[in-house]
Amino acid sequence: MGLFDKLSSMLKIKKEQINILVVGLNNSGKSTIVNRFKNPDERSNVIVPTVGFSIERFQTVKVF
Ligand SMILES: Nc1nc2c(ncn2[C@@H]2O[C@H](COP(=O)(O)OP(=O)(O)OP(=O)(O)O)[C@@H](O)[C@H]2O)c(=O)[nH]1
Ligand SMILES: [Mg+2]
Repeated sequence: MGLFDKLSSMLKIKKEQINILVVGLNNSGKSTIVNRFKNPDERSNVIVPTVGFSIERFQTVKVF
């Protein structure tokens, strides 16, 4: 069971699509963790500082 499966099970939500807001201090690793949730073939090799905000839509993989 992946992280999102566990989260949705804990929150008792069964959705095909969920929206997650990631907030944090500059340089705290937000883009890195979001990138890690993507399928390996969709991941960026280089993470650069995000200007403004970023909206991404992707399918998740089991990461833990
Ligand atoms: N040591 C360590 N470095 C990390 C970790 N996660 C990310 N980094 C590094 O921290 C730096 C910033 O990561 P980002 O993912 O760009 O952080 P961010 O929160 O998106 O930054 P902004 O877009 O500027 O707000 C990068 O050099 C990453 O390689 C971690 O778990 N451990
Ligand atoms: Mg970022």
